[in-house]
Amino acid sequence: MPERYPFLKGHGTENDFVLLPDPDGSVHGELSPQRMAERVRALCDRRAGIGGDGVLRVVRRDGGWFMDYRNSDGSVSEMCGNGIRVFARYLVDEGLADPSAPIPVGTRDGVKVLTVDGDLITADMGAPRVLGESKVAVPGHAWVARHVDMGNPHAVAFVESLDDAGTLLDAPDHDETTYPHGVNVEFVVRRGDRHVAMRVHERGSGETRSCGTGACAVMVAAAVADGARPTDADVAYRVDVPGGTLTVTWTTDDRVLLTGPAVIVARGTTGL
Ligand SMILES: N[C@@H](CCC[C@H](N)C(=O)O)C(=O)O
Repeated sequence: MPERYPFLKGHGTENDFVLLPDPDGSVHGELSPQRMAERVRALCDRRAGIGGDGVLRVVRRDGGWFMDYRNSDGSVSEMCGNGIRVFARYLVDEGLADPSAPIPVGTRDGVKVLTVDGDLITADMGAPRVLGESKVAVPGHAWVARHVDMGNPHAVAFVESLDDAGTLLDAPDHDETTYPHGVNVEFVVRRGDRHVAMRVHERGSGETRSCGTGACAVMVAAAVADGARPTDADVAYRVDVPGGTLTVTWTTDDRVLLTGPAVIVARGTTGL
């Protein structure tokens, strides 16, 4: 009988994750990086596994919580905006965090603070870095894209129609000098005043139904393009994704707040 260990499944606007409680590192912590990547791929497999865009290993570190995030191909990323909101939902549901107080969670991009308001969870993603422009392309279309760093790398392209991005079965072409470690590519259309819609091809996961850091990058790129950087007051945009709606607020003290629903939908044990 293979060793079995606990898992949960959750999502934020249909960006879905397998959660692996491993507070003291005794369940997965001893695995080699290669073996852990294999395990992540097996768990995220939508036919033979549980299915997910990524894995959130829930670890205790330095007296607090740490989100050990991996994409569905087993690669690590610095940050996951929807994932950390689902992570906070898990902590609250399990009685491991007080929903009436700010919840700090460590990530490879430093500590992020989450707040809970009923069904909605907000992640303080910190300061965005608005960088230069480069080209992204899919078969038949190419665009200039804005480089926004949200702890992880994003290329944001404003397009005429979200259909122009095509099937997104393969990663869009991008400038490998600008993005030596790969990139998350967002395709954006305007829907109204401070209202946009996007699709995303995520590094390490393919097209997903939502991307929290991607929504933040899109909002920041749109606000810059609109001449709406926050000066006297915070600026909020609605960002529609295929899996729902997120609200992104850029504050006058240069923090980006990502707000949306996050739910746990299943739990069990697995030997994958
Ligand atoms: N879905 C995530 C982003 C996950 C990481 C990304 N694929 C990367 O490799 O940087 C989000 O909600 O932010």
